[in-house]
Parts: sequence; structure tokens; C-alpha cells
Amino acid sequence: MCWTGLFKKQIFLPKTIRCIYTTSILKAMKYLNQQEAINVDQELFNDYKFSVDQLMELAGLSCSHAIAKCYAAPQYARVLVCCGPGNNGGDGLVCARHLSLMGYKPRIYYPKPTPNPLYENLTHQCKSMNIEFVDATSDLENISQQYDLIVDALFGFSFKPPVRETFVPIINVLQNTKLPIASIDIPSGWHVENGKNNECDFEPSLLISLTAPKLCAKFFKGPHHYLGGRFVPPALREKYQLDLPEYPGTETCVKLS
Ligand SMILES: NC(=O)C1=CN([C@@H]2O[C@H](COP(=O)(O)OP(=O)(O)OC[C@H]3O[C@@H](n4cnc5c(N)ncnc54)[C@H](O)[C@@H]3O)[C@@H](O)[C@H]2O)[C@H](O)CC1
Ligand SMILES: [K+]
Repeated sequence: MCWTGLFKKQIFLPKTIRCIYTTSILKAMKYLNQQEAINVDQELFNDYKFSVDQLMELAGLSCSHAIAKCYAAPQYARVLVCCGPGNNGGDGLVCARHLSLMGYKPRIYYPKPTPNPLYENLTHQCKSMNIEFVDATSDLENISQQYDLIVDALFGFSFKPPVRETFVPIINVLQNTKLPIASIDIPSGWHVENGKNNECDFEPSLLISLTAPKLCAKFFKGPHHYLGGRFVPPALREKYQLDLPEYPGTETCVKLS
């Protein structure tokens, strides 16, 4: 039975039965391995003719919405958004811009800016909105005094361990901070399929899986897990048997646990 069918049915059932149904819903959801995630991504671009900008905008917007649901401003207004060199970092730049539009005060840590028009334009948009780009060495020292929340947009499903030198200091911050961390797509430094490892075992408090959860999400123990990136065409969902939950109404993200 499909997601919607189960979901509709449980409304009329007693609590114990609802639990069994909910468990089977979660078990049914597909978790992608690294190659599947890359294949889905490539099909979106090559077969469905989406541009990176389009999907990144929707991905980053959905992340900002999930963050706002779990960590509302003004209590969590001071956000450090850590961006890596790939599309995960691009999602972070988009997310920072939307957080700013929603009343947050994001600042961006972007140690290895990617020299191409997509990232240069995203950077320009953030700077034009007076979002500050911060120097890691001066700002990260007093991180717990300066920020309420960290957004981790360093690496996504293309990450291959071990973490290279440039990113070791910021991964150490994620490892040691007591601030809540919102990780976009995968907790950076975790193995995409096997999750935590000797080098990196921090626990985000919010994980926003994009398109469909990756295998490492099975090891996520934090309080908030959301799905974002509401752009998967039905035929692609069918092909990969993604069994995604229904997004409520016009929402860009949906709570998984
Ligand atoms: N279809 C979707 O779901 C979409 C997802 N989006 C986001 O894109 C990322 C995947 O992006 P990609 O550019 O393929 O890779 P990453 O951002 O994961 O990282 C690549 C980047 O990182 C460098 N790198 C890799 N390993 C290491 C390492 N050990 N140390 C240092 N640096 C490393 C590599 O050289 C690259 O520069 C996905 O997770 C989503 O967040 C899209 O935005 C929309 C479509
Ligand atoms: K990440």
C-alpha cells in the first residue's frame, strides 16, 4: 500500500495500531546509497532538464523552512551557516538568504569559495543583502557566545572521507560545539552510507534530507528529521521506488520523525 493510503487509514485506527502502521510507513521509505543519490541527481538534470539553480533554490528554501519550524527566530536568530565547495554549500548559501528574509541574522563561513558564476552569484546575492562572510579563525573561537544555531552545509552526498585539511577546523567546531546543528542532506564528515566514524561523530539536532534520505540517515538519533526538496517528478519517484511521504498542503518540507 502506498504512503497516502496508510496515512489516511491510520486516522481512524486506535493508537496501538496507528503505531504499527507508522512504523511500517517509516520502514517502507527508501534510503539511498551514494550511487543512487548521484543517479537521481543526474537524471533530474539530464533527463528532466532542471538546472542546478532551480533545484538548489528549492532545496535551500526547504531547508530554511525546516529550520524555522524547529528553531524559530528571534530565539535562534544568530545563525552561522557553514558552506562547502559543492552543491551542498550552494544549498547553504540559498538557505542563508531565505533565513535573512525570514528575520534571522545569518553569517556565512565559506572557506573555499567555488569560482564559477552559480556560486559567485549566490555569494553576491547574500552580500547585497548585507549577510556577513566571516573569517573562521577570528569568529569561531567564541562561537557559543556569538551564535544560537549552526547550519552545516559543508558536504552532501558526494563526500568522500577523509576530510581534507581546509575543513578540519570547522569539522572540529561541529564536533565540539554545544549549539544545535542543522545539517543539510547529510551530517558533514559522516560516511554517506555508514554514518558516524572515528573522524566525525557529531550529532546534529536537525537533519534535512533532500529528495530522499541517504543511508546514513538511519543512524541519525537527533530530535528532528525533515525531508525537503519538493521537486521530484512522480515518474522518477516510481523508478527509484522512493516511497516518499506526502508533503502537507503547500509545505516545502515534511517531518519524518
Ligand atoms: N538532487 C538533489 O537532491 C539535489 C541536491 N543538491 C545538493 O547537492 C549535494 C551534492 O552536491 P555535490 O556538488 O555533488 O557534492 P557535495 O556538496 O556533497 O560535495 C562536493 C564537494 O566537496 C568536496 N569534497 C568531497 N569530499 C571531500 C573531503 N573529504 N574533504 C574536503 N572536500 C571534499 C569536493 O571536492 C566537491 O568540491 C546534495 O547533498 C544536496 O545538498 C542540490 O542542491 C539540488 C539537487
Ligand atoms: K551537510
